[in-house]
Amino acid sequence: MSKLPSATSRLRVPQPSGLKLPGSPLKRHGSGNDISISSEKRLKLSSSSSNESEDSATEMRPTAARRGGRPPALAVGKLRKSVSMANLSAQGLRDRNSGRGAFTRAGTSSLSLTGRPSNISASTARLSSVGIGGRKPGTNITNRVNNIHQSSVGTKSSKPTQILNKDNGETVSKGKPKRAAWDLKGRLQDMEDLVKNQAVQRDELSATLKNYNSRIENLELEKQDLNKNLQKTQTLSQAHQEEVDRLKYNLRVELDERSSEKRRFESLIQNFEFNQSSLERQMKSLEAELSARQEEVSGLKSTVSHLTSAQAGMGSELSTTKLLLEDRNKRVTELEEKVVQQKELIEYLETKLREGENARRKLHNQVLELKGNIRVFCRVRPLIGDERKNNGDSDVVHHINFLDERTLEVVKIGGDPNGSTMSGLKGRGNGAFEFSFDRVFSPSSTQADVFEEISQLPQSALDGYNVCVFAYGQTGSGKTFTMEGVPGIEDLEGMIPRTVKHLFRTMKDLKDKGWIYTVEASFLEIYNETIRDLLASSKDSKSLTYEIKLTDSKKNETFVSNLRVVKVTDETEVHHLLHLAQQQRAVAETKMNERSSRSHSVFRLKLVGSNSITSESCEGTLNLVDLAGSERLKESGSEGARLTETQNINKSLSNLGNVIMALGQKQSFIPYRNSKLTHVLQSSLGGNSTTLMFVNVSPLEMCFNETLNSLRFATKVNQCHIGTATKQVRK
Ligand SMILES: Nc1ncnc2c1ncn2[C@@H]1O[C@H](COP(=O)(O)OP(=O)(O)OP(=O)(O)O)[C@@H](O)[C@H]1O
Repeated sequence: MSKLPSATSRLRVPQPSGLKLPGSPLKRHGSGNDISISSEKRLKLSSSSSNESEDSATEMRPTAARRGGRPPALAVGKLRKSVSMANLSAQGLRDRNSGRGAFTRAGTSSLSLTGRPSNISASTARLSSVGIGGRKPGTNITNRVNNIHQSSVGTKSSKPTQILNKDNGETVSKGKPKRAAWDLKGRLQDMEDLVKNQAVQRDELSATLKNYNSRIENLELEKQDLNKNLQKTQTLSQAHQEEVDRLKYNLRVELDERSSEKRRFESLIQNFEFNQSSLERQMKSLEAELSARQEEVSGLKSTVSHLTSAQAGMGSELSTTKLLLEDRNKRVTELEEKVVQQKELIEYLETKLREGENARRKLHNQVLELKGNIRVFCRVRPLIGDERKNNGDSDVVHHINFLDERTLEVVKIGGDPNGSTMSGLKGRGNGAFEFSFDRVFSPSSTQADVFEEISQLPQSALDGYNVCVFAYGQTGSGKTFTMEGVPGIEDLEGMIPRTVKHLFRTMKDLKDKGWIYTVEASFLEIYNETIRDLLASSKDSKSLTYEIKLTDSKKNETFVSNLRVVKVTDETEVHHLLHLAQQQRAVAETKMNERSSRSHSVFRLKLVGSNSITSESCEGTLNLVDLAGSERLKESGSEGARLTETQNINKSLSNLGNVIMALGQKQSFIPYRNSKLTHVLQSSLGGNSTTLMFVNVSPLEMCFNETLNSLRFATKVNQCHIGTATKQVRK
């Protein structure tokens, strides 16, 4: 039995990469790959022990696997290989250093490298530091193993080789003289040596195993540490990964922001570039302008020099002008004083004008009063159409003579030469009858001529008087023509449109004198003693009833209930109302006139004025009345419903005459209520009003009797003095 030298042997072996050997008896020293084996753990190797080692390692594997898997077994396997290689290396080195003879000594341990039995005398194998240090640095361990192998092969014949006798199980040493069969003692001695040797080997191997186990434990611990570290590292790595993800996300967001910002900046840059180009263009144009200005300036400079020289001349002119200005200033001051004086004069004159206006009003109404507060105008209409043809195309009305502006004569051709019996009025005895009125209009008189005579009446209404204009006469005598005329033809416009036009024109003039008016219009019709509103809608006119009521019994003023009263501000609005009323008027045919109006129509304008300068106020009413035809029943030939119409018309007209007579005779009782007509006009007839009656006369000789009747009625009216008109002042 041979042992490794007690001195510490150093084997330089390449350490398997990644293998760490903490606490292992095989320790690294310095930076080299030396493995030291303590003297107590001298390794005695033989071919059998080699096999045992492999078996041990094989046995260890499951254990290691049980403990922690492959790494320990692998480590052990590698370690074993390393140790084997270390021994081989040691052997190789020794071969080199001490020659092969050293291995030939008998009774030493054997070393199995390749599984081929090989006796290597290891008892004296000493791995000295000198031996190791003697090798050339950088020599490959494989080379050294090869050397050993070669040495082993090369010495095969000369070295004692221990082989097992298969027949008897003895180990025989090759090269060693074989004991004789009889040398039982010697052979026993060999056997004992062998047994001892194997016991030592077993002990060493168990020590080695123990060692390996402790190393494995250490490795396990180290592995646990490594696992912990690995977990920590994984956790750290995960955290880092999350951090990386977060940073990536932030980076993406940042990139997005940067890209949008980049786009924004790009668009800004584009804008700037555009602005820059436009500014450049502007600059160029400005430069051009500048150069033009510079040229202008140079021109101006020369002008300035001219002007400077001219200034000197103007200086003297200026002094002259200053003198003139002073003179003018004096004149201006004088003129300003004059203006003040003139203003005062204007104010004085305006005051005088207002006083004059008031005086004019008073005088105007005094004139009307002197003329009588009821006046009658007679108008004879011209022959029209066939009437003229039948008259031999002559306009001459043979039975009517116009003696002067106020007198006419009607003659009954072929009548009683003592005609005085016919009328009882100024009969001349030759069938001629003379009538005098305030004015007589012949057939040639125009609408304008007629209006001129009544134009003072609207002024009276504006001054606060009640004015009433009637048109009386038989059917077809020209009443409607006189009152309304032909709408739309200015020359043929009647008294109503002309009065309205005149009213609004006068109101405009009066505005300068402080008068402001409100005008309210209404239009009613009395047909068969029933009142109809000509401005009401057809629905209202059917459902509503119209009654005449007193507003103030002391004033004798009346109003019609439910009657539509429309505020008007200009003549157009009035014309619109007139048109509306015209459409609604009851028109029926009679024998006398193809378009015969069988009703009385009353168009009323209420005028309320106030003067902001004089604080005066007044309220006047203008009634324009188109009466129904006054023909007698016998003449009209009416029957049935038309007969009733004619009876009602005659009744109301005769009552109108009665009222006027009663007023003229200053009777205590005035029969206003005997007919709707006089009742409606109650406040516009009598002492508080100015009344004008047109008596319209037909030029037809066949209408002689009706003409005579109309003229007689008008004469009666004209003879009435129904009181003195008084102005209505609003309180
Ligand atoms: N001054 C005149 N100049 C020309 N034509 C006139 C004149 N007066 C009346 N006429 C014409 O005579 C006709 C009858 O006149 P108008 O209708 O005015 O009579 P009236 O008295 O109103 O009849 P009624 O009582 O039926 O309403 C109409 O065609 C009208 O145009």
